[in-house]
Amino acid sequence: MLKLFASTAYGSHHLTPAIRSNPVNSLLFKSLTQLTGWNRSTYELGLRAFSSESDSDTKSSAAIVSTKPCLDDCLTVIALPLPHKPLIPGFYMPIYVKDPEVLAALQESRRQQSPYAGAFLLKDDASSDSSSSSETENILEKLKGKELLNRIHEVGTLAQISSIKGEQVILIGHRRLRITEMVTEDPLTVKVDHLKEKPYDKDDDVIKATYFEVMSTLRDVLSTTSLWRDQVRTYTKACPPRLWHCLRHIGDFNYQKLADFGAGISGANKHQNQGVLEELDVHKRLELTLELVKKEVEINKIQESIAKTVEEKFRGERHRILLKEQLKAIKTELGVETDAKSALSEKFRGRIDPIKDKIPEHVLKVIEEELKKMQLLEASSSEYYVTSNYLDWLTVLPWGNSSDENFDVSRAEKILDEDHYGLSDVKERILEFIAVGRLRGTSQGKIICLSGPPGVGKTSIGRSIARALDRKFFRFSVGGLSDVAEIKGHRRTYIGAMPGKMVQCLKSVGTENPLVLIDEIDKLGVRCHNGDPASAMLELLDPEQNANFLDHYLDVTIDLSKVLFVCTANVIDTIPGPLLDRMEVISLAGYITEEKVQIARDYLEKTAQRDCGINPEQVDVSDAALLFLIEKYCREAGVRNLQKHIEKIFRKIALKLVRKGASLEVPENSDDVTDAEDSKSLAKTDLESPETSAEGPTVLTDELATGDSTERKTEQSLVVAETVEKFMIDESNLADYVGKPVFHAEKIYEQTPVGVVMGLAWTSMGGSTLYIETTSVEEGEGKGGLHITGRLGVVMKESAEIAHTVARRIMLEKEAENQFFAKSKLHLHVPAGATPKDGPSAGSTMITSLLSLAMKKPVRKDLAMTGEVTLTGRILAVGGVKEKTIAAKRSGVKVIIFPEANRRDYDELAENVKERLDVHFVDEYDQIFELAFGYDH
Ligand SMILES: Nc1ncnc2c1ncn2[C@@H]1O[C@H](COP(=O)(O)OP(=O)(O)OP(=O)(O)O)[C@@H](O)[C@H]1O
Repeated sequence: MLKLFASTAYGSHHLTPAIRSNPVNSLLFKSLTQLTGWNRSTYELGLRAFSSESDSDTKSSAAIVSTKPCLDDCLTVIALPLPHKPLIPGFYMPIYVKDPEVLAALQESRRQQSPYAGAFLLKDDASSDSSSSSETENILEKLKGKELLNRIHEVGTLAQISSIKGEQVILIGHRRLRITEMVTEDPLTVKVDHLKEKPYDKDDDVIKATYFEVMSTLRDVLSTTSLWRDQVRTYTKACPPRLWHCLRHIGDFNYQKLADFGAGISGANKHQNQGVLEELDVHKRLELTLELVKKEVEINKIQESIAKTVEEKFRGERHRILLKEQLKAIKTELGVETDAKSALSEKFRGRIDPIKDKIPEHVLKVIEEELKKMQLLEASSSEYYVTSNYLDWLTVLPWGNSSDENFDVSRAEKILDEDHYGLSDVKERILEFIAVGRLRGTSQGKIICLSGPPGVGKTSIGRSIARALDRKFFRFSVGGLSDVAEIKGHRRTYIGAMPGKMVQCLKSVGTENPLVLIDEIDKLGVRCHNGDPASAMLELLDPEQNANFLDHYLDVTIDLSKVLFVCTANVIDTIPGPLLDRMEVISLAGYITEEKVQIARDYLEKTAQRDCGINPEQVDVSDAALLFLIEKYCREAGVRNLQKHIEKIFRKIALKLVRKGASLEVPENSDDVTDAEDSKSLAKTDLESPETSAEGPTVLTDELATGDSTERKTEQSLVVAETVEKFMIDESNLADYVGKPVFHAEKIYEQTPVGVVMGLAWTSMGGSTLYIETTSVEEGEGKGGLHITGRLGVVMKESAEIAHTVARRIMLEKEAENQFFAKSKLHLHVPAGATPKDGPSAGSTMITSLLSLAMKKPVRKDLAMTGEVTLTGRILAVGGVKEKTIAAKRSGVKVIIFPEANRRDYDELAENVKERLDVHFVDEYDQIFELAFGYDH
C-alpha cells in the first residue's frame, strides 16, 4: 500500500491543516509510522516545515522548487544515507541526521544558496539479519567515511534540503545521481554524475502502449480508491480532489514522470523502488512501474474484499443486536411479559374466586400475597418459578369440596358382598362403623387398621369401603419409608421441592374427604437423620392433630380431619405404640380351603376370565381341580397365589384359543389341514362340548376345504369364536396348566408314632401345623438330660425344659415305677429344622410327646394341640386361634385341644371353620393326658 507522502515536486506544495486532518492522511500517517518508525510529531513537523517552505517557493517561482543555483552545478554533494527507502524524484522525505557535523554542513550549504545533498539508499547488511528501524539508526550513527560509502547504493537522488529543524531534515527529490568518487570522509562528500534517461522514441507504439496501460491502471485505481486520489491531490495541489481533476493531472505527466509517480505512490519495497530509481531506460522503467501498480491493484482488491467481509460481519452483528433491542422494546411496549404473568394470575384467580368463601382465611391471605409478589418478579427468574409453582399447589387443592358421603348400610353391605366372599366379621365391623357414621352424620375421627397375612384382601376391602361410602380412594405405601419429607413435604427453598403425599393425594382426588389407604404401616422405616416417620404418621393420622396438618411445602395448615384413614399391616406388633393406640384393628386371619374354593369360584375365576377375554362357557374348572389346586399349590392363608394360578390357567387357555383361531385363518392352501387336525385332537383331549365336538370342527374343516374369499375367512373366525369348545380342567390335566404340585401333605405321619405329637403354630403368613418329636438317646444309670434342636428361640427352649420337668412329675404320679426319665438321655426336635421358631404355645405338645415316649404309647389319631404350660401344669391362653384352627383343618386334624382361656376366640369363629372339628378346652395338663392317651384302640 501507499507508504509515502506525495509531495509536489512538479508544482507548488499546499499541505493545509485540512489535508492534515483528512482521514486518508491520517491513514497514511499510520502506514508511514509503521514503515519508518516516525512518530506523529515528526510527521506534523515535516508537514508544517514543508508547507511553509512550499508557500515561499510558490511565491518565488512557478517551478517546483527553487533551483538557485542551477542543479547542473551540484556535482559535489554531501551524501545522506536513507535507511528505509530511496527518494524518488518528485517526492519528499523527512530524515533524521544525528551527526552534528553533517547537520552543520547541511546548514552551511543552505546558507550558501546551494541547498542540495545526495540521498542514497543504505544497502542491506549481509552480516546482520536485523532490520528493525532503531538498529538501522544505530548503524547509521556509527558509519562514517569510506565505510559509509561502501554501504550506500551508488545511484541516488539529488535532493533539495527543504528545511532543517533540529535533527530533522526534509528532502525533496529532483534528479538521479551516481557517485563517482569520495571527496571528504567526515562528513561524507562525494562527486556525482547527473543521470539522464536514455533517449527514447515518444511515438514508439510499445512504449506508448505501456505508458497508456500504466495510465489506465492508475486511473482505474483512482476511480475506485479515494486513498489514491488523495495522493494525487497532495501531489498535484488540486483541491478539492475531484476525480476528473486527478485524472487530468495524471494525463499531464510525461513518460518518465508517470513511471516515477506510479512507483512512488505504490507500496513497493525499497529494492523495487531502488530498481525503478536505477532504471534509465524509460520503457523498462514504465514496465517496472506497471508491474508494481498492477500488483497494487490486486492487493487493493483483496484488501477491499476482506474489508467488505469484515464490514458485513459487523453489520450482521450490529443488525442482530439492533433487532434484539427492537424486539425487547416491542415486547415491553405490548406488555407481552406482563401478559404471561397476568394470564397465570388470572388462571390462579379463576381457581380461587368461585370458592373464596370456602378457603380458610389464612390460606387466602397467603395466596393474595404470593399473587402480588409474582407480578413484581422477573418472569425468567428462579424466584418467579418457585412462586408460580407454589401458587399452583395452593390454588389447586380442593378447599371445601367434599363428596357426599353415603351411609346407606344395606347398600354398603351389598357392595362389600359383591367384592368379597366371607369375611363376615370384618364386614360386620365395617357396617357398624358406617352405621355410627350415619347417626353422627360423619365418619371422621377413626383410623381403621386391617391386619392379616398377605393376600387376604386387606387392600381390596379398603377399596370396597371407599366404594360403599362413596368416597374417593387414594392408596400409598409406607413400607420402608424413612424420609419424613415423603409425608410432610420438602421446604420450598430446596430445588425441586414437592409437597408431601397427603397434599399430592388431595390434589389428585379433588375432594377433601377421600379414603386414604396407607399400606404396610407395620413396615414403617425407623427414625434417622431425615426425621422420625412414626411421629410424622402420628401427626397425619391422629384426629386431634390432623385438623391442623402442616405440610412443609405448603407452609399453611390444612384440615385433614375429614379424611378416612385405613391402614394395612401383616402384624400389629411392629406398629409404633402411639399409632396402634389410636387405631381400630380389624384382623383378617386367612381362609380355610372351603372359603378359598368359594373365592376362587365366585371372584377370582370370573376376574381372570374377564381379564383374559374368555367366555365363561369356554372353560370348566372342576371342583376337584380347584380343591387340588388349593391343597397342593396354594396352601398359604391368603388367596393371591391362588389368583395367580387361576390367571395362569386362563392365560394358557387364551393362548390355545388364539393358536387355534390363527390356524383357521391361515389356510390359503389346503396343506394346512394338519393344523385343523391338531385342533380336532385338542378338542378330543381338553375340549368337550356336545355341540362343538359334533358340529364345530366339522363345519370348520368344511370351510377350510373350500375357503377362498376373505369374507368367508372373517366369518370363519367368528364361527370359531362362537362355536365355543369347552376346556375341561380337572385334577388329571391341572399339571399341564400350572406345573407340578409344590406342596405335599403337611402330614408327615398318618398315625403319629411314639414320642411324636402334632402342635399348632402361628406366623405372619397364617397358621401352620408342626410336629414335636422326642426320642431317647441312651438308657442307663445317671442319665436324665435333654438335648433340643430345630432352630428354637429362647422362649421355646425354656418351654422344652419346663415340659421335661412337668412330664417327669406327671410320670412319677401316674407310674411311679417308670424310671424312663431318670435313666434316659433325651433328644427333642421340631421339624422343619431350617425354619426359626419361638414362643411358649408348644408347651403342652412337648409334655405330651415326652410322656408318649416314656409310656411307649402313641397319642390318639388326628390330634393337634396348643397351649402354654406352667411348672404346675396349668394351661395358659395362646394367640392366633383362627389361623391355628384353619391350619389344623387343612391338615386333616379332627381333634384339637385349646386352652380354656381361648374358648371365646374359638366361639367367634365362623361356623364353616368349626365344622367337623372336635375341640376341647382345658386348663390343667391332666385333662390333656386323658384326651391324648385315654383312648381305646
Ligand atoms: N374374600 C375375598 N373375596 C374375593 N376376593 C378376595 C378376597 N380376599 C382376597 N381377595 C382377592 O385377593 C387378591 C389379593 O388381595 P389384597 O391385595 O387385598 O391382599 P392384601 O391383604 O392387601 O395383601 P398384602 O398384605 O400383601 O398387601 C385381590 O385380588 C382380592 O380381590
